Amino acid sequence: MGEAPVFYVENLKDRFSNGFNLRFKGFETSIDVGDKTFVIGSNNNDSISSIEVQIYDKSRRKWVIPTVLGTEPKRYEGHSAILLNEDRIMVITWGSTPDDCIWFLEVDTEYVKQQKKASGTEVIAWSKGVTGDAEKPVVISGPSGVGKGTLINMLMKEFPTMFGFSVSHTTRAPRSMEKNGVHYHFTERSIMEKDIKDGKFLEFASVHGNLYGTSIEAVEAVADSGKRCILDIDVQGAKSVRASSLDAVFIFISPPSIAKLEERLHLRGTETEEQIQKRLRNAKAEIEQGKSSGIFDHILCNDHLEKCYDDLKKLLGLDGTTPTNPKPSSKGINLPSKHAASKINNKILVKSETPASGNPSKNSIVLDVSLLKGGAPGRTRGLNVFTIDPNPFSDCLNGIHKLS
Ligand SMILES: Nc1nc2c(ncn2[C@@H]2O[C@H](COP(=O)(O)OP(=O)(O)O)[C@@H](O)[C@H]2O)c(=O)[nH]1
Ligand SMILES: Nc1ncnc2c1ncn2[C@@H]1O[C@H](COP(=O)(O)OP(=O)(O)O)[C@@H](O)[C@H]1O
Repeated sequence: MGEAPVFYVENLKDRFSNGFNLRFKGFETSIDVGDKTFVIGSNNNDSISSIEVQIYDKSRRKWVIPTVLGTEPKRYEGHSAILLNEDRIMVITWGSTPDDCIWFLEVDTEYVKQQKKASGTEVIAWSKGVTGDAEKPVVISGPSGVGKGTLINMLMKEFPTMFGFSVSHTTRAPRSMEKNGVHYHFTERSIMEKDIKDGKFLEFASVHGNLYGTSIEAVEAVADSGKRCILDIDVQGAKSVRASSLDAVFIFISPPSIAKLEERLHLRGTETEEQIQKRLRNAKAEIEQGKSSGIFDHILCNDHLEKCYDDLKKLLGLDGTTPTNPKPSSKGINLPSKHAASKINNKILVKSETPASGNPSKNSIVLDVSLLKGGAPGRTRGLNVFTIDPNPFSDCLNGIHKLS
């Protein structure tokens, strides 16, 4: 059954001028969620400025400036806003490029609840909305020297168009053959710690005395390119990803024995004896956790490399597969620059305020939000886009065309 449109674009200057101290000087909208009013707007008079959010807490009769996580809209001329699921606001920015116009402001999702609890402050989180889906990332974990890198290299070599590697950040020094931006983003601890604080990392952990972390952008960039993302991270990192909104396949690679692991680390020759001993001490705890924590969907023993690689391919559904081209990455959405939007069930109707002659696709667009996936701190995927045929005599069912 349809619902009456609940969306309206409104300028709140009049509504809030009485007693409330709004910082915004430009365009604003407001949305009520529970006992809070989220006011989204710009804070200066330029035609293009940054987006800001203030919260009016009705129960405490107080304005709050929240901690903002995630990547927020860059260009900002104005927007439409619609509440979805009582936990996130869909924000459609005006005059943006087709790949940059749909955003989600999470105000009470699981991720935001966790962040509020951890920080003790009011938190909101932005996430960019994109069409299409991404294949489940593959998290590969296991003790140092077990062969994770070797197996991942084999997979990327055989299926270069299907897999992409999530390039982690680390504070450890590069090995002689390692390239910055390819094997890792080698960085300084203070810079990495600031980025972690700013919510730019999906997970991070201190491993063998160095800081390692997966930036949200590292994973999303691979998905945007239409490839399946592979993460090589330690067990603590895998645990954090398991608890995040990222739906992934978790694989633990275990060594046939600690003695074989030690032999491999010695043969690789990239660490000092002291570093090798530290890695071996950590390996025992990692193997125990890997096998018993319930984090991992699959455990593979890397005794014979070829056999382990075949098993890996099997569980990824790749045995007998010939490499295919990357699935087309997300398509942009061609929206009218100024519009009004309304929500009916899981569909958002975006209607141009000034009908564009000669370009009917710019007049009315339907955004289907019934299959949304992911969200902050990454992208919100799964948006479906349809155009409405302006010709009422069209023989197309309901006049709705799916954009393919
Ligand atoms: N949590 C986490 N662990 C990572 C990340 N990148 C690498 N690691 C892990 O850090 C550990 C050390 O990696 P590295 O210094 O490359 O040494 P190696 O495992 O001996 O090759 C390994 O267990 C990796 O899986 C990351 O982004 N996050
Ligand atoms: N099944 C295996 N048998 C023997 N050596 C292996 C096997 N798998 C990997 N290796 C070797 O062990 C060393 C460590 O492997 P690597 O992929 O660097 O481990 P990780 O990335 O888990 O630290 C490398 O020199 C690699 O060639």
